[in-house]
Amino acid sequence: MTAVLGTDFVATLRAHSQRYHDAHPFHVRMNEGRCTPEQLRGWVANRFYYQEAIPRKDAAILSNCPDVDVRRRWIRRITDHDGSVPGSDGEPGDGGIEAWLRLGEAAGLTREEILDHRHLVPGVRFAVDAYVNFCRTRPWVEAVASSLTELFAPDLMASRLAAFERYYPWIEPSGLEYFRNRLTQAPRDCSHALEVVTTYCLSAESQAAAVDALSFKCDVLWSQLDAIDKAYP
Ligand SMILES: O=C(O)c1cc(C(=O)O)c2c(n1)C(=O)C(=O)c1cc(C(=O)O)[nH]c1-2
Repeated sequence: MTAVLGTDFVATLRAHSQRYHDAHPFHVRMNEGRCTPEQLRGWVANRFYYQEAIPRKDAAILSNCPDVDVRRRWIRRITDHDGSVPGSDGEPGDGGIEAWLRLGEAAGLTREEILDHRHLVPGVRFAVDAYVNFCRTRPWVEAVASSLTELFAPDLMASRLAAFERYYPWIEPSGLEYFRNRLTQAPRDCSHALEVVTTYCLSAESQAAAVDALSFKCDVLWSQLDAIDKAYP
């Protein structure tokens, strides 16, 4: 376990921005407009496996979490991705998974080829499965800490949106709704996650475990892109 060495806990978590996947060469090329249509489609199809896994890992966190106040707020993440229950305020089609499928269609993929995982490469499957497994099997506060990469996501979403509009006009702009939604969802989600972690992680050991969980998650995101980068040279 990595020691937090007396530095401020939140600052140590935030410093993980240095290891965030915005700096991965694949993302750098994407945001500089240097990805081919095939590379972008490969990324969209593979990232769908991550999108599908997010509500499942959030359900694992809920099942391990004894704090009703945390559960009441955390559950929102599941409907954000899965869509609303029919007959409630929203529609089943209004979730992130559906929005990602629409992104895929806007980029020229069919729903079938995204849903049946024919493009999924082993390294992405391994990385995503490792994240779900981590959240199922580790203490729930560590699983919450592992979601804190979202602290760094809004900047990346904003530059990705600008890059897609500017460099990839062949992707229909309506397909970019997923990223627009995350601009508000990610800050809301990560401020809750940060509140949970700072409330529950009061000992040096628990803080070190939270930092390690965030490190692990940075590796998950980076490994996904390594695998995608290799598959679509
Ligand atoms: O496209 C991205 O770069 C990116 C990164 C991350 C992240 O930092 O984990 C998430 C998302 N997107 C995302 O869309 C999303 O819903 C999400 C949920 C979580 C999480 O760990 O709970 N991370 C992310």
